[in-house]
Amino acid sequence: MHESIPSTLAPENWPFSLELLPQPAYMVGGAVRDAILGRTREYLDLDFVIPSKAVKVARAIAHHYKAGFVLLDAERQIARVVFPHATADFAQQEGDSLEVDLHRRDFTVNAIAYNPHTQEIIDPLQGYADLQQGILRMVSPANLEDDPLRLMRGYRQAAQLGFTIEPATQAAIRSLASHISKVAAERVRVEIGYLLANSQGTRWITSAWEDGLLAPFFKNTTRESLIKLAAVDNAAALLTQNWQQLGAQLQEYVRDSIKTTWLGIAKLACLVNPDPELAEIELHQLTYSRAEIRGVTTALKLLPQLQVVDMSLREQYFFFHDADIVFPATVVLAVALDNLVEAMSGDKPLHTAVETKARCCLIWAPLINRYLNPDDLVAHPTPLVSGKELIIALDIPASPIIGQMLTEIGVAQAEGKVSTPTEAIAFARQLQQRTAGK
Ligand SMILES: Nc1ccn([C@@H]2O[C@H](COP(=O)(O)OP(=O)(O)OP(=O)(O)O)[C@@H](O)[C@H]2O)c(=O)n1
Ligand SMILES: [Mg+2]
Repeated sequence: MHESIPSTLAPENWPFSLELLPQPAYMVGGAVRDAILGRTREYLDLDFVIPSKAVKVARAIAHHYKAGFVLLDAERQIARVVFPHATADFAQQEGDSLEVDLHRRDFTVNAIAYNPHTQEIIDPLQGYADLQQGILRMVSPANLEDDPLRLMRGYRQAAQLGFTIEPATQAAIRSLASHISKVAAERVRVEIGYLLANSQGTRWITSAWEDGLLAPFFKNTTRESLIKLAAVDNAAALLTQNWQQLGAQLQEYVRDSIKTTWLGIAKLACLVNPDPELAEIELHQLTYSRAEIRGVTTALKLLPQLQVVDMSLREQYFFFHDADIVFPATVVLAVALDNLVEAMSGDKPLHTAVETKARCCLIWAPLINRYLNPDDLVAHPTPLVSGKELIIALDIPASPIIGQMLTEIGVAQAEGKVSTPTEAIAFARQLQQRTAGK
């Protein structure tokens, strides 16, 4: 018996009226699980199982609320209704009874149903008890094999829920690991994305790698790569302590429609092949977007420059130009790897947090401060003249030389040598004469 039905399951909190659901109909999956756990989410994601005519029901609800309607699978009768702050999926029951349907799911905690008409919890696999103990237990090895993405979902949900994977389940995952290659790369990428974004993710990515689930996608990942991941987490915490704004940027998404944060980009850079060209191939195969791939390869390419102390202003100018919005990911990676080199370099004791902080301030603080200051002319140049103005002032034809001159003016401005349009044009004239004199 279950003591109480959580109020978050109540139809009052749904985006549509219970009256529009036929009898019987069941709520299943993550929404039931999370409600029992008392987990709330900003964005509601509800799943319903209906014995028949699921698509028709979904269509009627969408029509009634003028909500979006997406037919997800005509054959299996699955449709989605998209509300402004929630989505609801309606699926035809699989098999002859709800119990059969629940037995086809991945983990027991995801196989609990709730009947909103009777307020009854239907739990044939004792998922409720596993929820209370924080355990992810497979329904059966055959179910994991049926949709091998479930192998990866186990680690992702363990991270998100703060659960452990029951030993026999983990053993089954390990023995089925090679099946992960059959899954569409895009679905795998989504799971990896959740793991990279989660604060507990590193521990579970490590388990997933140990159990053979990552090797098909990241051939170069080693034990050391995973130590680097943990170092990135620590570096991010350290940087956030000192520069809140930089920390916030690490949590931002690369692009709105993309699920990877800048911190995730730094972590991906630890998992991929360190050669940017080979990293690009790996990420492309996992269906990462161009923006994400560029983020990782830029961080990898620029990293060596951040390991040099005392960059000249000119070097800094070009560094910021190349890094652009990838700066936060690159710097967090540099801090992480620096700690790692220190930590792994033999008999010296590990740095204390205070020492690491001091080193961080010494080496990267000047660059971070420039990056965070919108008026800094090294990190954020504001052109004194345009190409067109140069063409007119110097009376020369358009050519790549103009671009080169603009760059040199930018560097001179960063170095404090020029600060007005007139000075910039005079400077360009000198450049012109110098090249003409050669
Ligand atoms: N590969 C999958 C995907 C989903 N499910 C079942 O379908 C439900 C809903 O799927 P989904 O919304 O993808 O996952 P949730 O468990 O709800 O988790 P979240 O929404 O947090 O991703 C799951 O709970 C599970 O019962 C499954 O068995 N196998
Ligand atoms: Mg869900």
